[in-house]
Amino acid sequence: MATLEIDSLTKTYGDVRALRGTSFDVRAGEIFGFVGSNGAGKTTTMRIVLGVLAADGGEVRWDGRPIDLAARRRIGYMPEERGLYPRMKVGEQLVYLARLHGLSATEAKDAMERWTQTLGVDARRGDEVQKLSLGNQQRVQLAAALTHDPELLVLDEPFSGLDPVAVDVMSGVLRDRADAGVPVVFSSHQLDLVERLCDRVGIIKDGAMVEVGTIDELRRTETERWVVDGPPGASWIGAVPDARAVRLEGSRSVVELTPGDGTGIDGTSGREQAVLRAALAAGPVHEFSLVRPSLTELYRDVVSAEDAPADAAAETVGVGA
Ligand SMILES: Nc1ncnc2c1ncn2[C@@H]1O[C@H](COP(=O)(O)OP(=O)(O)OP(=O)(O)O)[C@@H](O)[C@H]1O
Repeated sequence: MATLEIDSLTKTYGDVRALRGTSFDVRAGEIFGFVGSNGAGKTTTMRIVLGVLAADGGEVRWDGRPIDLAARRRIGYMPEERGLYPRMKVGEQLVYLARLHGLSATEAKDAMERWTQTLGVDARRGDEVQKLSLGNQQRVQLAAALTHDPELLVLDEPFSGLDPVAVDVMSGVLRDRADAGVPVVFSSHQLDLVERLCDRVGIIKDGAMVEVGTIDELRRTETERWVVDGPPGASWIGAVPDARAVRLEGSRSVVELTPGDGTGIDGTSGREQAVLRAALAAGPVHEFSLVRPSLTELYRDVVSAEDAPADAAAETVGVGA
């Protein structure tokens, strides 16, 4: 299986600069979460990958070569605006779409049966799509993206509006496809889900990728903070070099280390040992742990960061990019 490379895409709609040099890659066997505010450029990027929209500049490569029509036919795509015929029956529609991707009549019927069953909509095969709930329509939409056994999955907000069981079913299918070697990229605003499911995450802001990496790699770009449950911090933190108290609540203190050189195991700098020693010198310590911000917290920090000049943002290189 191959890698999808998105290289320096630019796109302008009238005077709106939707993409300003967006770059990232999605590797074989990984689930890549594509996140960013409304209007940041996710759908535009995905449409360019699919070829339904042309970029002004930059390139999309598949398996090291500029992506062509043949490669695009092997993509499983779930568009944001969805793409099912409302009056066509679920089963007939899935067979029809699979045949458009080149499957024989028998292969298309087998794939339709397998995927409607896996996605829990087999009982609805004879119903018109418009008679299904939105969540079930979405399951059918995912089935449509999967019937031709795609080599790459590109899904625009596949989880929006799904109930928790449907989220689990969808997550399981994506993990299974990724485990089979398929690169999977999806956009979402459900950051807890992205954190749980994705191997790597890219955060796009104003048309430029500002962070790319595993959640742990994104955490390493953050200032290091430690929780100490022990002697009240006011009595000892001031004596530790490069440390400042960000919260003091009785026995619990949160200590921030000013950014320093390099990181050690777990992405820590090793300078935390000085914090621990100072705390122990002041009294018994019951807990000493690294604060691990959630993706939601990391995202808020990135997205609300002071706006750098546009060109500087476009040049930002994320961890692991
Ligand atoms: N057809 C269009 N004509 C004009 N402007 C457009 C068009 N499509 C998108 N845009 C603009 O391009 C920018 C990027 O939009 P895009 O839909 O790619 O964002 P997004 O990250 O997918 O947002 P959302 O999370 O809301 O779906 C926005 O400013 C949007 O208004």
